[in-house]
Amino acid sequence: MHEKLLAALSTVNDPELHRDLVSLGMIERAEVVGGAADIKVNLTTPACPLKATIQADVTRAALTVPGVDSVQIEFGAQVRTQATPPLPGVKNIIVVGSGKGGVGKSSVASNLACALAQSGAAVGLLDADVYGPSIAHMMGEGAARITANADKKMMPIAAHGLKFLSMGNLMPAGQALVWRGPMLHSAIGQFLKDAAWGELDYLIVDLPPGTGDVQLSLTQSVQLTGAVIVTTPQDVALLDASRAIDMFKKASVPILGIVENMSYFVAPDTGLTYDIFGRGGAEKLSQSFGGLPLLGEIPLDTEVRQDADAGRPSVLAHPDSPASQALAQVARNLAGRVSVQTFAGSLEPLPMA
Ligand SMILES: Nc1ncnc2c1ncn2[C@@H]1O[C@H](COP(=O)(O)OP(=O)(O)OP(=O)(O)O)[C@@H](O)[C@H]1O
Repeated sequence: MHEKLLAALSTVNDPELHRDLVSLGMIERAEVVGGAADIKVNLTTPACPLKATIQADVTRAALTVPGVDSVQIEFGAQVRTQATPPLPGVKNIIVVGSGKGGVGKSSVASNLACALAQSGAAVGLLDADVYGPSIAHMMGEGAARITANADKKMMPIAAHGLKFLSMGNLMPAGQALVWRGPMLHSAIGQFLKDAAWGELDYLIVDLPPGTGDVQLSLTQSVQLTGAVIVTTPQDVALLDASRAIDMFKKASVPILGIVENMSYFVAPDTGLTYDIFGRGGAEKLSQSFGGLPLLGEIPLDTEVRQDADAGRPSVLAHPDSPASQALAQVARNLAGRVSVQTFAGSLEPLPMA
């Protein structure tokens, strides 16, 4: 019966990885007791965007086995990593970049990190925006100071279910950082390698805007899983975003997708939608690079700014608002793209039929 159930499950493909759940090692348990199938599926991310589809497909397949009349599915998750993890214990490093400043890159990075953590993933957030570190403030820990453990490793600060490190917790607030390229290179290296990150499914890195030393440093220091590009819809932002995409492509960093922030505004009094900066720019940008994934559109929403200022990202403070829902969907889409990316990088030949 177990074999028959496994055979049925081997007809179900992961909708994103396009390979069957059995050969992907996603079926941890497949038993039949009486007429009941008891199945445990380990998803490739707890934030799986297609969980409902997989659930329906597994149920349908199990019910084709003679003698099975009910199906119970338990879901777990095991985030995959490339053949060699980017850092010991850290499965995926995702950089969040933008061409222009002020497009909401740090807001998107902090909300994505919180949404992934909320889904059950182990998440770190590194503020590599060394010239304008805002993550400490956005995470409500502006006054915290970074300490070292017994091994002289920096201890990331715990907040909102994740761990983060920001230059904002090293320097007194409001003080400017006057560093040259080599110093930045070593600072970023230390934040990555001399910190006690522990076991992480995703390390989200908030980059400074543009295409400068920090971005180059990072692409040279570790094997990044990929980059997320945040842009607003207007032409000047898109021009700069395409420069950022070009830089990552030249450094062989895969583009996991584009997020269009401040896409539109819904007036709370009238319900009318205004495309303040235009709309659909990210779509045009995606097409100009031959069809990059679009991870989502985030509306302009006063609460996103207020929550950031209050130190509690919107996906936690106002999870039901349209902006938070859009951000949570971007996090799921991103987690799906990361699974595809790490899987593509670790593809072994399919067994012969
Ligand atoms: N969708 C949004 N709706 C309303 N306000 C937003 C939204 N996204 C970001 N903001 C606000 O816009 C401002 C700039 O955002 P943020 O600091 O995240 O941008 P950034 O691209 O990281 O900037 P920098 O280039 O300075 O690092 C912040 O006050 C933030 O709260």
